[in-house]
Amino acid sequence: MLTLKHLNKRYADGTQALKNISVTFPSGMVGLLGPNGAGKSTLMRTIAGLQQPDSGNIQFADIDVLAKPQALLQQLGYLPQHFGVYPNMSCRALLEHIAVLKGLTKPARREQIESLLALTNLTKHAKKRVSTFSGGMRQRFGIAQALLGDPKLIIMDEPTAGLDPLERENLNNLLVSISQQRLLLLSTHIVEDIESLCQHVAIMHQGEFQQFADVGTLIAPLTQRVWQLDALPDELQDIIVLSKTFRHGHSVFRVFSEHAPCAQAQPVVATLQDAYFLSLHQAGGQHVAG
Ligand SMILES: Nc1ncnc2c1ncn2[C@@H]1O[C@H](COP(=O)(O)OP(=O)(O)OP(=O)(O)O)[C@@H](O)[C@H]1O
Repeated sequence: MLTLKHLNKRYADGTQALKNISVTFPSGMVGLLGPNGAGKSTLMRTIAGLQQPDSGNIQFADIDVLAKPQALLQQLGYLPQHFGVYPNMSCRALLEHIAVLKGLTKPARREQIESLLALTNLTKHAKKRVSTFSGGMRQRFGIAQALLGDPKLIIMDEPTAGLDPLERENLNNLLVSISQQRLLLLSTHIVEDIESLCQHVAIMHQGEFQQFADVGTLIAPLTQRVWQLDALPDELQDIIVLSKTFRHGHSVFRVFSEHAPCAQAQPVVATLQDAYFLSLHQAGGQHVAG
């Protein structure tokens, strides 16, 4: 269990990236959603001890994280949004190097590296340089290095960004298998991934938590209130436009409304993306203009 209390962070240029964040995350996979600049990476870096908040507390299990950052490091696996690798080191050598930095004994290193290579499907690439890996292999390597030392808190900042659909699916399967008995905090812009993978979701906007709940609770208020239409009615009163997408080149709108907004409107099953867009709309953030 990870508890954040009254976390605040203001950058030197005056940007308030975290505004009084208080929340308790249970174990399992927790999704972090928010538009660009919402503060997700700042929050993740702060929890990982890579930057200090201006005020507040972070408690993970019995560790006071800000007072004892070293104690957290033994429990933490972190996959940042962008990570560099030594260009001349092989995958296995780099894992060995990171395992030494994490303080693993030689037998533990040998055992964990082989099993993590197998878990991330990298055994046959272990001698290759990570700098030559494809995007998907690199992210799988990132997961392997994060899991060294069997951490109980794993933080992943957009692990599937830029991956093709098959690699994304592979990585998502991997995330599910490693999230058992741990807290895995996952940030991604792909809302459907969070809906399928995570039990709990936090929605961030402008440094604040708009909502934190299990996925079902977030979606429940939208049940039987989301409608799909090809074109918006002239009268938009009492309607919130959630999204506009295209299907085979034709526009498709999803709207939130207590009642059918027009005769052509089809009732549709509400999704986490609908709940997310509604939350942003209510926070005065981005939403689709009609
Ligand atoms: N080092 C920094 N100095 C000044 N401002 C910063 C710094 N890092 C982030 N910010 C600002 O803080 C706010 C939160 O940024 P952050 O990167 O945490 O958001 P994010 O939700 O992770 O965004 P994205 O989805 O684009 O990665 C933004 O306004 C950003 O411009």
